[in-house]
Order: sequence, then structure tokens, then C-alpha cells
Amino acid sequence: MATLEVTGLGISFGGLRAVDDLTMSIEKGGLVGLIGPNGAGKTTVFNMLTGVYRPTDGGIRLNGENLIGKKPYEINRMGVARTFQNIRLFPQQSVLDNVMTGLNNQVQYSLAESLLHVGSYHKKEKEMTERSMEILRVFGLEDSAQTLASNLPYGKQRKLEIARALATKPELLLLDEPAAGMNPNETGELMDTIRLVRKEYQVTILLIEHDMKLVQGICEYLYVLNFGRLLAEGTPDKVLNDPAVVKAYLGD
Ligand SMILES: Nc1ncnc2c1ncn2[C@@H]1O[C@H](COP(=O)(O)OP(=O)(O)OP(=O)(O)O)[C@@H](O)[C@H]1O
Repeated sequence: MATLEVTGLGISFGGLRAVDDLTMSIEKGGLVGLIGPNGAGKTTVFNMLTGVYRPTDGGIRLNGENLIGKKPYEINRMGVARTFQNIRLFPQQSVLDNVMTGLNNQVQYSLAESLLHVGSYHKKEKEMTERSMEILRVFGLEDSAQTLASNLPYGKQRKLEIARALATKPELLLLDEPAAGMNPNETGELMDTIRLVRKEYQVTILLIEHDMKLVQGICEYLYVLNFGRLLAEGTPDKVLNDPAVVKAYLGD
């Protein structure tokens, strides 16, 4: 069974058909790109996958379970985490606390546990700190654990966003333009990090990206959207040499 199965997905905003009849399937552990020109509907797809928008048509299944109609926090608990096009960290919190915040969604304390700070509370706190530190190590951020997020260099802030999303132990990780604003060195490092994340956490990754070097370097399969519709799909070599795709990017 595929981890993510999207069938005939569509959404309209008033008269605008932002996404139309999109079908995609991603196997467990896949690293797949969703690309297309500005305004093609890519972020709208992420917003439907995460319950921010309710699709007008079609189906979304995670490991066979229906996601349509579920709230964003429910979808997150079911195993879908995302990052955003613009950095959305808590700038005045430490790097470690930013990752712990991601985990808080998963760990449930009873009222008594949190008020009384009983043993089980401390045990859960300790486990959360350990898991967060382990994630920071994978991202090479462990030495910055106590640094304020806003004091990290830009490339590390973007990495921290991915670290925080990963803290919720997702099965499916959605990355919205992870390399946006990065210089080539930072992008190269990010590519290594994404490869490592997949290997260490066996997570399935769908990413939106305009940087074709990154897309070609790490994605095994691509879906190309244009005006909300699927224009092409296949391996990066095939898709990026497809004249229809080149034309969509360059315009007429
Ligand atoms: N809430 C909304 N209400 C109305 N229109 C919307 C809404 N959300 C998205 N759209 C429209 O849907 C279309 C697709 O937008 P979307 O942001 O998904 O594109 P994109 O492919 O992610 O673009 P980019 O690469 O520039 O981020 C655009 O025309 C956008 O204006």
C-alpha cells in the first residue's frame, strides 16, 4: 500500500480552479518532488494534504486512511508534518525549545501530571529532551541547542524548521521550498541533510522546490503542476527534458 494516495484531487476558490484532477501516489520511503511555475497550485496541494483547505473533489489517503474532513492537528497526529515557504519558528525561543514544541503536540499529559510534576511528567519531559537532542545531532545543530532561534544563520534556521517538523515522528514530511533563499553551499548541505533524514527516520518526503539542482540531485520522481493540472510525471531526467515542462517554465 502506498504511504500517500491522492486521487482526482481538486479545489476551487470562487471561479478559480486552483487544483484540478490531481492523482499522485508515493510509496513508503519515497523522496518525491512537486514542481511547477509560480501559482501552479503546489502550496494549495500541501494545504489540502494537511487539512488547511478542504478539497472540493477527490480523495487523500495516508496508509489507506482517509484524511479528507480531518482537522490539521488530527492529520498531524496521524503522521503528516510540514514546513512552510516562509520561516515560521519561534524566534525568541531556544533551538531546543523550538524542536520540543513540535513534540508537545504528540505527548499528552494528564492535568494531574502537569500540575503536580509527578514522576511520569519528568520521564516524558526527559524523553522529549533526549529525542529533540538526537534530532538536533542529525541536523548538526546540537551545539546551538541553547541559542535563540533568531540568532541562527538563515540556512540553519531552515534546517531547524525541518528538525521541528520531524520531531512529531511523521510518516510523511512535506517540505515547502526548503532551499528558498539559500546560497549554493547551504543548498548542498540541505541536500545531504534531507538524504540523511530519510535514511535515519525512514520518512516519506514530498517537497516543493524551484531549485532544479536540488530537485534533480535528490528526488527520485517528480510531479509537475501547471495551472493546477498535472502536466507531467516521472523521473527527474525524463520530466526536466520534457518540452512541455520546459515551455511551462519558460512561458511562450
Ligand atoms: N485561499 C485562497 N483563496 C483564493 N485563491 C487562492 C487561495 N489559495 C491559493 N489561491 C490561488 O491558487 C493558485 C495557486 O496558488 P499556490 O500558492 O498554490 O501556487 P504555488 O504553485 O504554490 O505558487 P508559488 O510557487 O509561487 O508558491 C493561485 O492563483 C492563488 O492565488
